[in-house]
Amino acid sequence: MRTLLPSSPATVTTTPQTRRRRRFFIHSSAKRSDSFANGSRSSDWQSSCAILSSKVNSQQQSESLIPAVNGYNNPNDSNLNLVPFDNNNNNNNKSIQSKSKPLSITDLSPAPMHGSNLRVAYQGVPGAYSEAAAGKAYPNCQPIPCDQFEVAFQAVELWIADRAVLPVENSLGGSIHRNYDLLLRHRLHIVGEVQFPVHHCLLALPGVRKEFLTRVISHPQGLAQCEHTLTKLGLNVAREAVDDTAGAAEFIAANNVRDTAAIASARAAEIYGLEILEDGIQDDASNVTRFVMLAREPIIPRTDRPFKTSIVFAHEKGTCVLFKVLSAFAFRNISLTKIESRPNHNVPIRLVDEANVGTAKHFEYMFYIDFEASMAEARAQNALAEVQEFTSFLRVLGSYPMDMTSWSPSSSSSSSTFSL
Ligand SMILES: O=C(O)C(=O)C[C@]1(C(=O)O)C=C[C@@H](O)C=C1
Repeated sequence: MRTLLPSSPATVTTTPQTRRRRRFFIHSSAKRSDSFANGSRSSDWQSSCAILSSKVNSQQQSESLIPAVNGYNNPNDSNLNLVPFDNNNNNNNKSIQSKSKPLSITDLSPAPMHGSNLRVAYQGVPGAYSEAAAGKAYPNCQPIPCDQFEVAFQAVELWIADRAVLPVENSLGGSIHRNYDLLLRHRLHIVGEVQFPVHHCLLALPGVRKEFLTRVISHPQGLAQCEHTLTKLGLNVAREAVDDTAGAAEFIAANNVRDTAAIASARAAEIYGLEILEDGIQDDASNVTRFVMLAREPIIPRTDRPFKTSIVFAHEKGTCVLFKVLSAFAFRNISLTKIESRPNHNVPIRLVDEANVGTAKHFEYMFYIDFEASMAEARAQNALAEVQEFTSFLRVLGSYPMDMTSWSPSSSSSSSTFSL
């Protein structure tokens, strides 16, 4: 994917790759080479993140003094209805009786958080769909732009952000594979999902006409979601992939590029002063991207509303156990909403000795499944107990409320609150 460089001197930082990011981003300063199996990290990753982590350590120390309930020990989660905690009077019985009470089940089910003050990491620059999805998931949150998906994961792990909101699949463009791989490599938990209608526009500098265009730039998903419409519009020009849709708009504006249009949101047009040449250019009016919300701690699964659970598993015998795993759900009437396979990066190839035929090579996969049940339900627990018998590796990525909000295809600004 191409990294576009702006001309503005204010954008210059250290390397060509980071120039475009300037004030907006948390940077990924190094590559990680940790393995999902043992969570180990390479020493060069640790040292290159030193500046980031030393800042974070002092923050962590002060935050650890705050009492934690349900895994939350974030000062921003002040509306969690926590049990009063009296540090000063613990020798005073009367005070203890009047001020402290035993934990009850309601204390363990925090009131829904509407996102106020939550720092939410997303990939892209302001105007990206991911920023809008973060706002839908956590209204009034403080969005934190990150230059890569990996950085959004790290921002939560390092307590720079409280949540990350990341795309995992689009109804037209399919899965965002990178995030599936990162879910496995990091230890964050899925705590919610949000389905966001994606309404694309073709943007260019004021005065530019479609006939002048020699290039259309966008996020690969943006290009994929508008492929047929671009052709129908007669735009058989070069298509170039960049890091995010709004970043494409920003690039055109910052560099006064007159032969290029961006596929991005109407909000990106407003932010970067571009004109909308075409509105609603996605190939399907109901174009929707599913995002997941990630946190350091899981939420407590419930049964009073529809929940979804995401798991990932592998087996040494490859795909031949897949039908057994699927039947564990089928027998319990648990619907699957998604199945995805990714290369098993730890063991990508398996050599199979087949007598008289030679040595066959099989690809090894990690299988990701989303199913419609809460981990608080016995049928889900039983299904996973059975799945465990057939698999060599199994991890629950999260059990979280399903996004049941209705949305209209014509509107890209549906907003509602349903997160925990
Ligand atoms: O580029 C953006 O605006 C994004 O938020 C990323 C992203 C994606 O990764 O799928 C999100 C939603 C749309 O599907 C297009 C792009």
